[in-house]
Amino acid sequence: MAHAWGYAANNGPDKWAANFPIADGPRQSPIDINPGLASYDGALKPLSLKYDPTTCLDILNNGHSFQVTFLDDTDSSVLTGGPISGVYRLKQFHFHWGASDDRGSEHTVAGNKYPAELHLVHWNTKYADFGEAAGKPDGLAVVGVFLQIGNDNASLQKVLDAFGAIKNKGKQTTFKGFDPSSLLPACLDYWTYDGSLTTPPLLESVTWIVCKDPISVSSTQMGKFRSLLFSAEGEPECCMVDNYRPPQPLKGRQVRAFFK
Ligand SMILES: NS(=O)(=O)c1ccc(C(=O)NCc2cccc(O)c2)cc1
Ligand SMILES: [Zn+2]
Repeated sequence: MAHAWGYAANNGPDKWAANFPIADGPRQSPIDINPGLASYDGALKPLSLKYDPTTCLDILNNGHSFQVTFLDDTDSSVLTGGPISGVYRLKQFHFHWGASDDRGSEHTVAGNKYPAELHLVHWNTKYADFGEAAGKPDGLAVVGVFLQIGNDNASLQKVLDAFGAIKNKGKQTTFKGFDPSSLLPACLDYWTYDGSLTTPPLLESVTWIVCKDPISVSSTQMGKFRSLLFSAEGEPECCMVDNYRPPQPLKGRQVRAFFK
């Protein structure tokens, strides 16, 4: 590929289809969620998220976002219930955010954008590993949580405090004992639909579970997100901001609601 994918004018979301034709596929993500059109499904189960902080390994700047990676060789940190059947293991979580508080989320709600969105990425243990699961229509389940400007988020601050060591693309540092449950809203009402990874390779293997309620983040904390860089050490500095794909066509998909 001439140049790796990113979020700039020359390699951003509008350019991805050239190297990843599935970008124009039938079940792409994110989408705009229209609560009025979502249908309540009484058969949907409550979400069950059981996370073990001792499975937390490290935090990495991968040049597109930062991610906290988990040990996934046992069923210690798992998603069950919700719209999925079986057991999905937590692999990592990461965020998407904007250059200013008026944008940054990938999913939108009735056209409204949040300043950031958390993604907790899980893979179906009926497959051998994440890589295999990522190629299957029921392989992945991602829980999305919106962030809205409000009080300082003490749990999020623990993640932000590690940013000094991962400012540049490719930097990684040990990150232990973090409980991702502390980043979930009190109410786990959700919408769900069949979608894809929101970054290349854009694989259509994700059952999306988007929480209705946001968690808080302060404007100062949002500033900390924006202190990371897309660029590696020694390259011209490029602030890591606006690392979100805009909503994609629904193409006839149904969005179901766990709540009335
Ligand atoms: N933004 S997202 O949650 O849809 C998302 C989650 C995970 C990934 C990801 O893991 N990408 C790398 C990858 C993809 C497929 C197979 C692999 O082995 C690695 C990308 C986007
Ligand atoms: Zn994501």
